[in-house]
Amino acid sequence: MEKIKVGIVGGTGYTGVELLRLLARHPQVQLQVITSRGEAGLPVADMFPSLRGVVDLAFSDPATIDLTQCDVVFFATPHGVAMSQAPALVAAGVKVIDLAADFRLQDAAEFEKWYKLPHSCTDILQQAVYGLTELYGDQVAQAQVIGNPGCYPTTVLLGLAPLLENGWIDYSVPIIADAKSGVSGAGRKAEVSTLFSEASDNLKAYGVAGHRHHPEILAQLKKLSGDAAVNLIFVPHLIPMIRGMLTTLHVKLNAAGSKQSLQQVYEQRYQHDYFVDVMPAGALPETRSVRGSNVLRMALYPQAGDYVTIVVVQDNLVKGASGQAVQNMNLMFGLAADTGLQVLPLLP
Ligand SMILES: NC(=O)C1=CN([C@@H]2O[C@H](COP(=O)(O)OP(=O)(O)OC[C@H]3O[C@@H](n4cnc5c(N)ncnc54)[C@H](OP(=O)(O)O)[C@@H]3O)[C@@H](O)[C@H]2O)C=CC1
Ligand SMILES: CC(=O)N[C@@H](CCC(=O)OP(=O)(O)O)C(=O)O
Repeated sequence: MEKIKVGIVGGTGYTGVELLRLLARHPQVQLQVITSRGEAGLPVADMFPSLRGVVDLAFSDPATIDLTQCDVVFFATPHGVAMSQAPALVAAGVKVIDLAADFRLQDAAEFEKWYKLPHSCTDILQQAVYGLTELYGDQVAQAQVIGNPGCYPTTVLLGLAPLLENGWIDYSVPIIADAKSGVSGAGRKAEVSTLFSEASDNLKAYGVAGHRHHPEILAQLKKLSGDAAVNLIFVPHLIPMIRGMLTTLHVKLNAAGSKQSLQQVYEQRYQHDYFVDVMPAGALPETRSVRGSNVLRMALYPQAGDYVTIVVVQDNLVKGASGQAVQNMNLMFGLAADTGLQVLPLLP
């Protein structure tokens, strides 16, 4: 097979350099273009010494580079960039994987409400596939445009999918998702809240009154539950570490759900999903057990009153972003999901 020619728009950000780390060693990939508006001409390895001797390209200016020379283009950019370039790429037969939210919410009005941007290519939005491969792998394999899921939604949706698919949740009680992210989740751009002196030795909730991942999660919960009247309380927190995300889910089971051996059901549901690990009963997932890898790990705890608690961990930059994007690319090009993604977690 000829190597896949890959372009990355937004190569200087955290998800961009994470894509480079994964793709530079991918056996079927040839890195073709890596863009930066401010660093055009600079060798990539001069900015990221971790890539010295591995990536020999220089950054290109995204305003002048021709991306149609690529087979697939990843957008590791802020919301709104991919949708401005997707029509030309799609017309040229190039596949597009957007790590931002341009192709995640099928409802363009909902997108505009949360992202304060009108959607500029609703026709492409309708064809785009939500790139959660464990749930939509067959559609991903046929897709030309992927909306790569948000990091928080990935933990919530994979944590709940077996219950949703079987109709075992009592939807009269809200699902509670209490989620914590490391500061790299906010990107490399300068922001006061992610300064060392603000974020270290501190723990805080944010977005409690409304976070843009709420509608993304809710839309998928409705789809997976067959349009049930789902209620969701989602509270994200900023935690003083660089990488990692831990989400604790509390769910009330209905009569059918409360009779199940959920441990067994979860293990069977994910037995063929290389990157989802259901830990044995009583285990405690830790973020450091997934750091740097594309694995999402979870454990279940039955609680009194027909509740179940599910604790999920992932690396926000890998399964929560760039690793998941590469997993999508693999399926889109007929490769095994784990191609180039075998990197093990870094511990301690
Ligand atoms: N960080 C995370 O854990 C996750 C991030 N995401 C999403 O992935 C996307 C990238 O995130 P992240 O890497 O953290 O962000 P960063 O802020 O670290 O990087 C953004 C990148 O986009 C480039 N860029 C900015 N504006 C433009 C533009 N108008 N045209 C072309 N390039 C542009 C910047 O490069 P330059 O200025 O050099 O051109 C930079 O390389 C975001 O949409 C984010 O929401 C999704 C899941 C998790
Ligand atoms: C810690 C932190 O700030 N996390 C980001 C979410 C991560 C992300 O980038 O998500 P999107 O791709 O949907 O923007 C936030 O809450 O805005």
